[in-house]
Amino acid sequence: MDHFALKNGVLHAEDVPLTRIAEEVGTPVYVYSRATLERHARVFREGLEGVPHKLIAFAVKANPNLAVLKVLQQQGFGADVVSGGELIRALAAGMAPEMIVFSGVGKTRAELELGLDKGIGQFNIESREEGRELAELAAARGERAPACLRINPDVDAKTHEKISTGKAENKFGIPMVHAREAYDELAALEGLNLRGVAVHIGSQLLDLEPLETAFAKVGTLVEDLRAAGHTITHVDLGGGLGVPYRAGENPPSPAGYGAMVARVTKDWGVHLTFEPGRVIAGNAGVLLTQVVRVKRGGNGPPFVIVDAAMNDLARPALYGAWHDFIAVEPSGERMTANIVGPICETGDTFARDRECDALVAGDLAVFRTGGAYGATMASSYNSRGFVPEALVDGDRFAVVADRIPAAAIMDAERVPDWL
Ligand SMILES: Cc1ncc(COP(=O)(O)O)c(C=O)c1O
Ligand SMILES: N[C@@H](CCCC[NH3+])C(=O)O
Repeated sequence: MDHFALKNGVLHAEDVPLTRIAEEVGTPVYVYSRATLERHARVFREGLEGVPHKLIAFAVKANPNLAVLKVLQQQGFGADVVSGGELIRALAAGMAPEMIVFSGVGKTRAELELGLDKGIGQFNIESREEGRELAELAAARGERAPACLRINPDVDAKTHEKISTGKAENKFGIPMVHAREAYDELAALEGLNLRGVAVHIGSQLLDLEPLETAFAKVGTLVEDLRAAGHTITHVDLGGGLGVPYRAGENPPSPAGYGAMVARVTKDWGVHLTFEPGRVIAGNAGVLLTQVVRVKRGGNGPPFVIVDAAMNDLARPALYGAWHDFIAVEPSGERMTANIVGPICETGDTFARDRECDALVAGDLAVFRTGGAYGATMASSYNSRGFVPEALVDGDRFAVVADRIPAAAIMDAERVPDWL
């Protein structure tokens, strides 16, 4: 459930009509609901009530906006970060360093150093090479870096291939068959406090079964490692829970997920970390856009050309993803349309042959489920500048990221005097 609904014929975010945000901020603009973020945080937390010792670390990559992070920090969430930039953001939003987990397959030396400088709670090591480097850096400071070893369980998450991370051929983690050997080596290093394992098999999972299979493999590994004399106190189960992007999609509920986790992990006796991203932020945001014009006379249905484009919301172009598209002031009439942005490539298509609310030039509409992997994946392609973001709270809203116009981006460029 989210807090975007029609009231008196106008789509509102909580108590704010989206017409007001369009008027005051312009379009396109991402609009987030604080109440939805808080609700999702609460439902996720409550789903895990059967798990005694845990950290819920929001996957910052899903939505790194400082105001969004602040809302989640206030809900008791930590952060899962994958770059120095995300680490700095999580700290700036007030997240405690001990509640920050650093994931990612290609952390640079500088990023490992930054994590050590800030005293973060856990590094998820993705290779022996990374483990050795981190150990060396920490030992040079007379420290032991708290770490888990990310394993690759070779499980098909049954999601889009570009966001599947737990198959043997994916770049992530240490193959299960080498996990024991890698763990033995890294646990013996002076600069590491290797205390457990981590796993994350992919994103937008619509089925619990692959997660349960992966977790069961982790459970077996934990037993093996303990039998070999290792002390395992922490396991990181990653994120990945899907959200409904369209009618008929039925992702597992956080309660169902939590019950499965509690059952599978009940004898592990470890502290668990969770890294949810999309399930918290996805349906807490929409991309508000205005129809530039409706172009007719082609071979197929009319083109509804909107002022948002693939640079603002990349998911349809990148993954062929579906985002519901609805009018802010629906007339009740329907149409079938190709919904496109203004960018000069055919990939800039949000939907083909889509049955949607009838729209004419000047109308406002939203792409739903834009709160995760939306603004964060924006670019300035076609020199369109960066899309702004607004956060609604009851009957008020604030711009939480300014529009960065193309001219401001150009200000950061230099033409050398030898040209
Ligand atoms: C290591 C890691 N943790 C957490 C996440 C968050 O995933 P999601 O947004 O699907 O919950 C991702 C992205 O898939 C990830 O790579
Ligand atoms: N960017 C992807 C999700 C990537 C998850 C990364 N761990 C999407 O929009 O679906």
